[in-house]
Amino acid sequence: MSVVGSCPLGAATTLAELSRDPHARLALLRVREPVSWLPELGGWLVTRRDLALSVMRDAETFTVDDPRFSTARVVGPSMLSLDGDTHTRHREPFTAPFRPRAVHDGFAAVIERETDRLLTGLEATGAAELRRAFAGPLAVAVVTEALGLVGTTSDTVLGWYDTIVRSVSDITAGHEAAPAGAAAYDRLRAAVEATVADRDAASLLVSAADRLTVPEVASNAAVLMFGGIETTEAMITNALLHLLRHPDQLALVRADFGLLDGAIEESLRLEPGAAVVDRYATRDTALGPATIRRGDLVTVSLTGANRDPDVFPDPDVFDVRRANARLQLAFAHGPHYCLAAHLARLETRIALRRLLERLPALRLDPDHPTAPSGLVFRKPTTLHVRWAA
Ligand code: HEM
Repeated sequence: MSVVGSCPLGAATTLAELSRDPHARLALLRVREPVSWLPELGGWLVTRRDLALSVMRDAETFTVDDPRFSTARVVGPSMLSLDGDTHTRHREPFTAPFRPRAVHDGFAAVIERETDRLLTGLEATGAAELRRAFAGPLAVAVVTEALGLVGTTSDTVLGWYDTIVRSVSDITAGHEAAPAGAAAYDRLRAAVEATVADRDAASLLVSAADRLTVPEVASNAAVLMFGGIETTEAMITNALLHLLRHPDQLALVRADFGLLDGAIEESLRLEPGAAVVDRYATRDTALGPATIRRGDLVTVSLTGANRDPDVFPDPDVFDVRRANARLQLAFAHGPHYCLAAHLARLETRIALRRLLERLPALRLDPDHPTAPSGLVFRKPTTLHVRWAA
């Protein structure tokens, strides 16, 4: 039987549906075809949590290191696109500032200051679109701080980021990338060179340059930018949306801010900001019921794995007291586990707590209904809210 014949549900699954509202379809796939060939994707989609873990743990069989990987085509090889010893060599020099203690000491004050600055600008207005006016600018400011590039501001970093993202998206869609992407990347590389040359700069890029070449540092700096902006904006926006849609759960959190971490994990579980991660099979292999061929694209649905009822009873329910919510896989698993998961958690915790404390009677704006969407990066396009000014 052909692959398509053995995966009728996968054959009937469209990327438009997965992008709009994927949960019912992912649940059906998980039961009937947990590793399913999706012709529209041109690859396998893995929706069961145990199988998702098997793929992400086994980088020898399921690698990121493949010429089809679009980010690497714009910014060159980095930790995100390498495996094995080379991956370790690229990742190791960047790990120290992202350990839990170092994150707290190095970033808490900056996040608090930036959160307060943004909220002070909003407070009197009584209404705002929080994705663009709060979550996005905060994410950019924190990544800018993390990179510590000499002579750059948040606005500069955002400009590069937007342009490079457009290039990566063009390549993903099969088009030629516009030259602006390469030009923006050249400017980022020049800023990395200037930072590394300034031995007094308090930047993790300086110490990374002891172990990596300058072009390698630049590629990884770009990946930190990618990792830190889109996904963190999504993490903050999705968590706010979940809380505002569930006033009973929000009341629990307001009564005991110790439950805020549970709310954040639950939101990551239900709508991971990065919904999928891609791998490429290095050999023929069996995965659950499927026979994977060497070279096949294997896409892990973190969203699917995160609602696996074998691990999360009543998986569609947003429950800030769920005991095992931290088993969610929004930050992936295995060698590519998100480098900055602690930072993203701290950032979201401070942002949400300050927002809930400073904007009284915060609620969704009924004139602007919204919901998360997106195939790879999932979040609401806008998050309009009101409060008592
Ligand atoms: C300050 C914020 C963040 C930074 C600087 C950051 C940075 C990174 C970096 C450098 C990697 C590559 C690690 C490697 O390949 O060895 C990575 C991986 C990853 N990050 Fe983050 N990240 C951030 C926030 C987030 C958030 C909020 C999410 C999801 C909600 C997320 C999800 C992921 C995932 C799923 C991967 C794995 C990609 C893969 O396996 O292919 N990250 N991150």
